[in-house]
Amino acid sequence: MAIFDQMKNDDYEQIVFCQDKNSGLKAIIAIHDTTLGPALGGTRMWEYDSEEQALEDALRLAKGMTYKNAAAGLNYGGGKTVIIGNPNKDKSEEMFRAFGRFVQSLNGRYITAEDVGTTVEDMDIIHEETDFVTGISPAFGSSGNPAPVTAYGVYKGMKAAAEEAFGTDCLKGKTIAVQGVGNVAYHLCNYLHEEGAELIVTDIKKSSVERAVRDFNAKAVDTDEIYSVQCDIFSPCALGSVVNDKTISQFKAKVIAGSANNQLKESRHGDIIHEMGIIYAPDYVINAGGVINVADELIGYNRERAMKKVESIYDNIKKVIDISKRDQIPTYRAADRLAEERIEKIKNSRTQFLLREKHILRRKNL
Ligand SMILES: NC(=O)c1ccc[n+]([C@@H]2O[C@H](COP(=O)([O-])OP(=O)(O)OC[C@H]3O[C@@H](n4cnc5c(N)ncnc54)[C@H](O)[C@@H]3O)[C@@H](O)[C@H]2O)c1
Ligand SMILES: CC(C)C[C@H](N)C(=O)O
Repeated sequence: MAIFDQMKNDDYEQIVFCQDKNSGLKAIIAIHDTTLGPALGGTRMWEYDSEEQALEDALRLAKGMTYKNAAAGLNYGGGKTVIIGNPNKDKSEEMFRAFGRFVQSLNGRYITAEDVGTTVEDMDIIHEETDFVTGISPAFGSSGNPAPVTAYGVYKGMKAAAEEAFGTDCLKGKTIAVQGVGNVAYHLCNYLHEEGAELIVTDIKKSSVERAVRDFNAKAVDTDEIYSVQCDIFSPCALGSVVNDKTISQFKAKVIAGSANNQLKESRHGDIIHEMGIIYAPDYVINAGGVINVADELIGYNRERAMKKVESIYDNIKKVIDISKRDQIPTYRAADRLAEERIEKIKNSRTQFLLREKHILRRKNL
């Protein structure tokens, strides 16, 4: 595989392949862009079919974090890690400590947190080896699990998208199909149920489905049925690429708004759903609650401040919809424009040479 060509295409800065024989760690840290600040993005643990697939996921997710952080107004760049392995059976203390040492070796260029397959407990172990980790236990004065906060942001963003599609942001009586009822979606379903929405859910994990049926009176459907159910809103909250050639023709929803990263398989799928009149809340704008929350931890965590910032996801989705209407472009392009313009402005303002404290010239007493 022509890795450098791939890096050049989307302008990635760095890829770090991490191997530790003793613990079995195989991880890929991808750093996409650090114009706005150090790369901040979670660690996913997943049993990939191939190493190529793992790399592709790390790259896509890292780029997504660049855009997510930029669009959310955070002063962080984008990066992400994937650990290759089954989170239900391959985890160990020594594996996460080994990974923590690799994170530390980047000296702050990359800061990690939770993603699919990793937990607060895993972050606490990583923290034994590095300070460049967030989403650790509240006992350390930190923010803990970002998922409930992500859910709150998705709920707010969904309301903003609903306002555009239905003329009201009230979700009472709306039917919402939720794909994947894991960490984020469980909390999302709670908000939706409280507001009086009807829920249809699916998950590959039977116990998660049963929990949603029990707690929120949700109707359960098979995993491949979720795309075609009669509903007002489709909420993808599992993995990526679910808006694709196979699924698009099945959609009945007027809104797509969920927590999953990289929901569009290819950008052309964003064009197609736009032409179909579906209001798509761009994934990295609507699911920024978690990263906003862990970013707050880096300045001394204040939950009230973090939640206030997360509420602004409502306005951010509105802003993206306004740009989309003004410029006659799909919402995913409007979101990209928002993020890219901010990064470009900062990039262009960083042109002059600065002598930093530890710069090599200091050695010559200049
Ligand atoms: N956790 C966060 O704070 C956060 C923040 C931003 C974005 N996200 C994204 O949101 C999504 C969900 O994250 P999470 O933390 O809730 O993860 P999670 O692992 O707790 O939940 C994902 C759920 O999806 C299910 N699932 C996987 N494949 C499926 C399929 N084909 N059909 C149906 N269900 C399937 C899993 O069994 C699991 O229950 C991910 O894409 C993640 O990257 C999470
Ligand atoms: C920093 C983390 C909270 C990142 C989160 N997993 C996301 O995709 O946004």
